[in-house]
Amino acid sequence: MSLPVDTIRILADRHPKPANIRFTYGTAGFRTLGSTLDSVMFRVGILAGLRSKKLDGKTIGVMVTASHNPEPDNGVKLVDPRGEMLEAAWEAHATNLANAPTTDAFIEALENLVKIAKIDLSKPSRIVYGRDTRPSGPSLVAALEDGFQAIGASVRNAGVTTTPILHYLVRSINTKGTKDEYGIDSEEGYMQKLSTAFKKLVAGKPASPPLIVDCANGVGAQAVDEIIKYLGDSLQLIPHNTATTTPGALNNACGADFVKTTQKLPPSLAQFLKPGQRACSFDGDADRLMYFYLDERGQFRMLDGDKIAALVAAFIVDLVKAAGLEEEIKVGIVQTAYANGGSTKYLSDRLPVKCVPTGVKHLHHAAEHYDVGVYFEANGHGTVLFSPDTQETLAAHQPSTPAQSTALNHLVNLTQLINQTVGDALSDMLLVEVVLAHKSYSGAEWDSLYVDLPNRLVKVVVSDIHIFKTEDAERRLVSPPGLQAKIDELVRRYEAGRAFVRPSGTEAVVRVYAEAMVRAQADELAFRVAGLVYDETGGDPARRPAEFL
Ligand SMILES: CC(=O)N[C@H]1[C@@H](OP(=O)(O)O)O[C@H](CO)[C@@H](O)[C@@H]1O
Ligand SMILES: [Mg+2]
Repeated sequence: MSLPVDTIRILADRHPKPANIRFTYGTAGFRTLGSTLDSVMFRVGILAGLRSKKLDGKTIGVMVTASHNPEPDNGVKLVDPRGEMLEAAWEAHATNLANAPTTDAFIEALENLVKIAKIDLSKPSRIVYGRDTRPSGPSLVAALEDGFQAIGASVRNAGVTTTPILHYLVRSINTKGTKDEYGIDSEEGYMQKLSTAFKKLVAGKPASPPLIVDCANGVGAQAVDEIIKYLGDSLQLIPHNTATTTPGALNNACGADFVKTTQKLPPSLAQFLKPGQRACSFDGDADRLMYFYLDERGQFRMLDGDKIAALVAAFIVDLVKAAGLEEEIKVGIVQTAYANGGSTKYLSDRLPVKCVPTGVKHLHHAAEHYDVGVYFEANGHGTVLFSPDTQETLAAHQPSTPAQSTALNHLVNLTQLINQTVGDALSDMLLVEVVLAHKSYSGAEWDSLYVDLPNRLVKVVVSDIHIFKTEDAERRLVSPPGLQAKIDELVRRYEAGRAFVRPSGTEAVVRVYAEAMVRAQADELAFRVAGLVYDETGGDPARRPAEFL
């Protein structure tokens, strides 16, 4: 069987590639200005069909979103059959197809892909797709659908939904009717699964005070509205920033990325948040979660992905012990270089901790090597993975006391509460609430597990980010030559100083991260390193940012 070239040609001509734009399938899929993505969407539609054929007709997911980016941006990501990110080798195929300059070149690239990836075109192709609330979504989805039609895929439209729900659907569809059935393959199935597990986990605990949820004016608002109906009085949620149809509102001065990068309270919450009350923020596609509260002096305190990892890991370790499974089940943590040094110290005193390069796929794969792998990026994206062996151990274990039995049940319920396909703000929020309810922790008590080192993230615009090459999980530069030694020399002068430089995988910038014992020193170190990077790579002195030292 060969490609339906005539159909592809007719449809491809309706979605010409804009000249002078190079697209890259990076850490976050394709992501750029929504108005430039029509051809990319069409081509990704065909690619998804081919990916499904390659995997014997298993269902592939396609999510149209640009997450926490500004509203005019959009993007698209593929989801592999177990609900995980697209296999790395196919990222290059995606980039290739997206950049073919003409319809002819595109068809040639497709034929080439079929050949090198040995795709059997007679296999069926199945796809489930969804989008976030961005205004450019409907027309981009229409282009995607043209791609599905061109390759003759069987499709299911999941409509406007969160990224983690789409991942849940992919895994549920592909495991339907097997012993590993992940869940009922619908949004109701997802809500039911999470809320049932949550209610069992908090049964008998005193009700927590209401939780403010900043929905970033994105699709998370819809999911929060929905879960409220299922939670009953087990948890009271107060949604804010739910204006999903107000132009320009998405991620604007709200949401998890705003909170993390500005280390500030979203201004829209200022009149609602009382000192001591906890609140959380989702990002634009609801796969990141940040918690925060105001201390008794009204100071903003942030509880980021590192704090979530510490809270959750300690809880799971306690349960494993209490269930009498300490020998069988080992818990481990995965972080990136952006994890706060305070958290790394706290965690590595207690558990195995692995550091991997930025990007969820790296964290996810490393977490799979533990019996229970807890991974969170500092920005709030993360989850917990229970290995297949661990899930069997939990199912087979015979508790010898009522206390062991209770702990075992909690662990089993956690495997249901946690979305193990990908970071999920809604599921992670319920997880945090379970731990807080069990420990009777306020935000302040949770916060006091360890103290964050002051830190600063700075972007440096350089003429060519490709000259920056790293090693040791991005913590050291190997290129440009000599630069790392100069960074080391600076870092040595600061108490508890740490700094690293890496090229961004999602923006045309180099990122500098620095931390130190006190705020002013962390800022100074960051701006010194930024200045060094700028000068050493030929930055124009006339345009040197004033804050660089
Ligand atoms: C410092 C930072 O927050 N980096 C983010 C950002 O990657 P960069 O490669 O740093 O641009 O976007 C990634 C995808 O969303 C996310 O995984 C990562 O944590
Ligand atoms: Mg996101």
